[in-house]
Amino acid sequence: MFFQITKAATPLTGCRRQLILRSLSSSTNNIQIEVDNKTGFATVSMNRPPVNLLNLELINSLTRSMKEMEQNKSRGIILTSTSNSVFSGGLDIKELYRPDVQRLREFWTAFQDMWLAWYGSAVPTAALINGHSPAGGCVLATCCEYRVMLPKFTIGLNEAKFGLVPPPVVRISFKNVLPLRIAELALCQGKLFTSNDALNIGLIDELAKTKEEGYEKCVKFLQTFRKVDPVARSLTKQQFRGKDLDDLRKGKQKDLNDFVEHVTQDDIQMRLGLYLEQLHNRKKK
Ligand SMILES: CCCCCCCCCCC/C=C/C(=O)SCCNC(=O)CCNC(=O)[C@H](O)C(C)(C)COP(=O)(O)OP(=O)(O)OC[C@H]1O[C@@H](n2cnc3c(N)ncnc32)[C@H](O)[C@@H]1OP(=O)(O)O
Repeated sequence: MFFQITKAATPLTGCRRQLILRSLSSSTNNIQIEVDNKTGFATVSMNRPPVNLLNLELINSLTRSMKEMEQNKSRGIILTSTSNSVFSGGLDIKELYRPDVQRLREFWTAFQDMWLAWYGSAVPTAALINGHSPAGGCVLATCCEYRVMLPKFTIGLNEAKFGLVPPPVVRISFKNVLPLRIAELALCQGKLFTSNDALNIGLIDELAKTKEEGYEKCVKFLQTFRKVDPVARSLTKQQFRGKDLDDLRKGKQKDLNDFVEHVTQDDIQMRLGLYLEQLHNRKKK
């Protein structure tokens, strides 16, 4: 993939000059990448209005971005969104509802690959959660090594609320962050936590009042690795996450088959249809 590189001031950091890397090969421009030329850290912003739903194209862009930044020997990545109120609304349920099975298989394979890329990334990662982050949004945030969140938003895995069983790839990164009992209860309840509650249980690491403050906190976290050998750092991380990654790599085909079988059941299709309708009608009441 090719990048166009221009210098510009960024809304994230006021007048600090950054390299803006814009993906040219993505016709949808659903990801924006900025590299801070002072720190060398890249900010990856999801940019799929209105609520950054993870469809096949956005998922593929996220995977590609990570691979390219690893190849470019990026020193750290901050994942955020261009929205003022949503980090990511999670999976685009339209991908799951009345699906073309071929595309559904492609979609879930892409989601598995994105998870492998972000959870297993060699580069240090921080999530700047600048808005709501349900389900797939929470998965992305928990793939990162550190989370800073703005107040008065929600985060969590709410799948159980609309009748979906969170598959292993959705559970693992959540379990990696939280004590097992809290993770189990939260998943069974389909619970979304407020920013404050998320801080109290350890789902996020810090709160920030503004996006700028959140950015600085993410930078501070990434800078803790400045004096650490990057290879030693990355191999140590692999020692913690390697088994989870291997389990998915080995079980990818079964996980895909289970997912497709589950999602295409009549009962699940009915629930997904109802949930979409509920989301669509939410504001009319
Ligand atoms: C053992 C075998 C296991 C197999 C298991 C298989 C099961 C697979 C399960 C995989 C895991 C699933 C993960 C997911 O991510 S599912 C998605 C979960 N997401 C949500 O529940 C979030 C729902 N959305 C919201 O709460 C709000 O939209 C949000 C807070 C994110 C933003 O609110 P806001 O007011 O800013 O925006 P709107 O609500 O007006 O939304 C804008 C439009 O987008 C539509 N919308 C929102 N979310 C979704 C979605 N997830 N999918 C599709 N469409 C969505 C919404 O209806 C609005 O559109 P319209 O204006 O056209 O109505």
